[in-house]
Amino acid sequence: MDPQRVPFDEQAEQSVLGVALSFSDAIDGMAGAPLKPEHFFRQAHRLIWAAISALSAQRVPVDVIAVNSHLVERGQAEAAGGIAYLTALAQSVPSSRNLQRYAQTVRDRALRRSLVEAAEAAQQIALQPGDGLEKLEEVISLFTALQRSSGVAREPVSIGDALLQRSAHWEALENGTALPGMPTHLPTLDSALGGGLKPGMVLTLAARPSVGKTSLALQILLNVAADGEPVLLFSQEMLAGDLADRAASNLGRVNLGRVITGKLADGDWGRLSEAAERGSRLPVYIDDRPALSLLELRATARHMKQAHGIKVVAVDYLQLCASAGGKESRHHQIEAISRGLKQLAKELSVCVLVLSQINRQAANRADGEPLLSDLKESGAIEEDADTVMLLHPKDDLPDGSQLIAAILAKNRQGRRGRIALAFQGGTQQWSESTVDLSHGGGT
Ligand SMILES: Nc1ncnc2c1ncn2[C@@H]1O[C@H](COP(=O)(O)OP(=O)(O)OP(=O)(O)O)[C@@H](O)[C@H]1O
Repeated sequence: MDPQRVPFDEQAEQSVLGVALSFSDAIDGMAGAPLKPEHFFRQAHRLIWAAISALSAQRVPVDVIAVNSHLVERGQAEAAGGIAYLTALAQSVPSSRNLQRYAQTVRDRALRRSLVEAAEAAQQIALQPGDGLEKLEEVISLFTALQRSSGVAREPVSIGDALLQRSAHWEALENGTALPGMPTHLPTLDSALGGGLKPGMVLTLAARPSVGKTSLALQILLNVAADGEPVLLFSQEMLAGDLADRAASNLGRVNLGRVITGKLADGDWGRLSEAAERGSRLPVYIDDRPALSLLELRATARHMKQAHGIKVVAVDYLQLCASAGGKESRHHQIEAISRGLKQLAKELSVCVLVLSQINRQAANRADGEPLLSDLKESGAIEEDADTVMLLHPKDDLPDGSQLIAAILAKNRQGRRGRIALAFQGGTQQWSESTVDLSHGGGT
């Protein structure tokens, strides 16, 4: 670091020490945000602050004499500037009034020095040979660690504080000024999820191909976005244009086949334009690059969180994610991606909707119903998810839609069970059906 330009405030450091030396009780008020010796820039100041902290921890009244004796005993008196310097510090401040402000300045300059050091380390990392995305992750970890150590990131909270914060939240729920979650607008699902999608939650939607995972996820995303919450869809399988066709079909209730072929019927065109107009205002973002790695997913999601405040990230679908390694088994790769998505949900405080394939073996069972153990390629998918919903197609319903059993095989926040959904493939609409599936009804 260029010594001429080091972020450092000599006067603030001296004033903190001066207050502590002349007004012994004042430093008790700093218990909530204590200063550490390394927050000071000058070595002498670090030694003096370490002595003050040690005495105050032993409940010994802090003053010039006590601090000097402590330093002399450890052979540090000269390096700390001697008794003359301690006396000058003690006489330099008329009152303890501005202690918090001085301390804040000392902490701020320490953080800025650490930032400069981290930036220099980041430059070194970037200059070494190797994969750019891996370097980016390394640099991000460096700054995340700094954020954590500076106290800017989340610290452990006491249960008392958590309860206090929740009381305000309960009140807001009671007054109707907050919602318990982001509603999917499938009421039974929302109630099973305790109000809808929530930050930090991983909801896995699993089914055999073509059952409608993408279509259901897209409807949920459109509904969340229509309520004003930005969402991001990683579509590794379908292009953004194809998803736009499906979104328009869903929003305008226009037959998807006719949208795709352009053979629109009377009345379609008006509904389609209105759907396009409405859809274009929704905060829905699509990343349709194929075979993204976890690193790429994470980097994009972080950027989208910062730039657009996204609240839901959907990944369609897990088994299409590329792995960075290549040498480990597919099982381990899927496990790493699944773990990474769970971390992402917590780190960015977003709900992650993971679409997943399931094994063929379910089809060999008498009822054909999928089980949690059918999640393809890894048990980690089941472990990392807060909720796993397995979609299983049943009969055709009289209105031409298909009955789909949405089996809540795992549900951390609520009851497990089945929800009867009706899927109208023509217009990509999902709704709840009145068919009773609770005893395995439907076929
Ligand atoms: N014009 C249409 N009329 C009726 N149904 C349609 C029409 N177009 C598409 N579908 C149905 O919509 C569903 C779309 O499934 P979707 O792609 O969402 O499934 P998926 O579970 O995501 O499958 P995959 O894993 O293969 O992506 C399919 O069942 C398809 O048959």
